[in-house]
Amino acid sequence: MTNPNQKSFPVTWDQFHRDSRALAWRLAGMGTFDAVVAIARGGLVPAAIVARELNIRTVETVAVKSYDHQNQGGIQVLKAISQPVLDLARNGGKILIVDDLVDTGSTARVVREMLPGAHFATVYAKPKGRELVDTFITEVSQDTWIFFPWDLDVAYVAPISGGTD
Ligand SMILES: O=P(O)(O)OC[C@H]1O[C@H](OP(=O)(O)OP(=O)(O)O)[C@H](O)[C@@H]1O
Ligand SMILES: Nc1nc2[nH]cnc2c(=O)[nH]1
Ligand SMILES: [Mg+2]
Repeated sequence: MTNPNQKSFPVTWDQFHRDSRALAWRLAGMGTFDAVVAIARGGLVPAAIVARELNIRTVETVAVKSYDHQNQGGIQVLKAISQPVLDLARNGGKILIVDDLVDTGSTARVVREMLPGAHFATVYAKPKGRELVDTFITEVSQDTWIFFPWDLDVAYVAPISGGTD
């Protein structure tokens, strides 16, 4: 999941809520969206917050899974976008795709192909994937691992001085 050479960027629930709201504020100036498509699972939380702020009632999901590198480095679609939402997009509806972050951009690339005209938004972005995102809030370096609040627990941490108490 992570390695010791990576920097760590832990995000609390408070911070994630604030950053997701900041994303909603930025998107609010871009017109009305007819539907939001959350990229499960990480995109579910920011999509719910953005949908609430922007009063988007049609909320859809898409689920993709990265293959192991030895297995072609491709992406498997576990749950496709529903036909009514694809039809909405085809008929000129404005679709917002939301994910928690873009890293290498491989997830974003695949989902963008499903909805070519959609607006793609993430809360966080790393340089390799940044160009694939239309709107994001915070950029972190490529060698940073973002820890989301749903993956964290409150735990003891050793003092900076290195002692044990
Ligand atoms: O830009 P990429 O290199 O494709 O990485 C970004 C994707 O990786 C994470 O999802 P992950 O596949 O780990 O699944 P999860 O959302 O279920 O945690 C994250 O939520 C993004 O969807
Ligand atoms: N939690 C988490 N998942 C990721 N998937 C790809 N990059 C990241 C990251 O920095 N943090
Ligand atoms: Mg994800």
